[in-house]
Amino acid sequence: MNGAAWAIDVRGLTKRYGGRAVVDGVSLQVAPGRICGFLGPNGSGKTTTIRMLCGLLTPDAGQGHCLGLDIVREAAAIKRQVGYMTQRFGWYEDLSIRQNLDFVARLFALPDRRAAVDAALARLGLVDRQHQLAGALSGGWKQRLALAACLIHEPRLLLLDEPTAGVDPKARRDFWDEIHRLAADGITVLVSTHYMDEAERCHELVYLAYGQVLARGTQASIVAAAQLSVWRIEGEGAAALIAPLEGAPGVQSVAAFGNAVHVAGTDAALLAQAVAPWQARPGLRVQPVAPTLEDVFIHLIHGAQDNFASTPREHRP
Ligand SMILES: Nc1ncnc2c1ncn2[C@@H]1O[C@H](COP(=O)(O)OP(=O)(O)OP(=O)(O)O)[C@@H](O)[C@H]1O
Repeated sequence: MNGAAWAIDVRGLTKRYGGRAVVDGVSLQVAPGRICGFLGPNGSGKTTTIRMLCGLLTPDAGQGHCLGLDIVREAAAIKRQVGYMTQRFGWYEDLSIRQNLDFVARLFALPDRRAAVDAALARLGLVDRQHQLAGALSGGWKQRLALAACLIHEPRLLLLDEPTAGVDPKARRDFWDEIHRLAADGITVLVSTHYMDEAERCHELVYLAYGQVLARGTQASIVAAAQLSVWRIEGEGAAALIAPLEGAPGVQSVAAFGNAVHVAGTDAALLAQAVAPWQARPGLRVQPVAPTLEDVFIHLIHGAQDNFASTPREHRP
């Protein structure tokens, strides 16, 4: 696929603040109509990357295209074709849904504002509520209004920064159904999230930590590439095993999952030895399980923390 055929095609994106690279050589390719999940711990550089993609921030290094447009030289044109939903959507609380959307349509200087607002209201199921004040809406409806505002100028690429944070599960599910309808219409979506169930609804994923891409691909390919073995220890007192297991040979991460702990490592034989002492313990069930995406991400961030900690301070990103 050549550069123009990708909806997003950027290489080596880097952004530094105070001498620290908060985004450090990020490359990203997303094909049209795909939903790409953008994951990583707080502060890993997702928002900064998104802002470079839509022309709001100029990278210190790196280059590329969004929708075939150069992210530095054609930033203004990109802004007109991209819908960017920020973590804090700035609607006017004392204006109605319709008035808010009309305001956004004015910002984009759309020729037929009424038609654009009507279309956005219909698309997001907001027609019946169009005269409600934005400030009186629940979280789920506010987020729908935010998505409607992003869509008003009919963008071909949506950059959604944690669009469902703090929204209840039913509203999140409805939101994701809409995301899939948009993708089916050919709109490309890059969406950052901390929710694993949402990651699983993406066509492909990019996992960022310390400003660097640690994994990318489909859910299945990321899980397979990690070559991770996982044991689940379940039962009364399982959580107390975290401390003794951490640091045992072969154990690279230990994480609590309800009444169980997941113990993970890439050396299957060593890991089996590490959990063996607990197998005969009454009340505990110790068994190997298939690694989930969450296991892999926990493993990746543990590895990244270790690398980061072992890097001399002056060389840290
Ligand atoms: N304008 C700025 N000046 C200085 N540092 C900044 C600026 N913007 C972001 N940073 C820092 O860059 C790092 C990456 O921030 P960013 O918001 O991109 O992370 P994120 O992955 O989106 O995090 P979250 O999941 O919490 O939204 C953080 O350490 C942040 O404090």
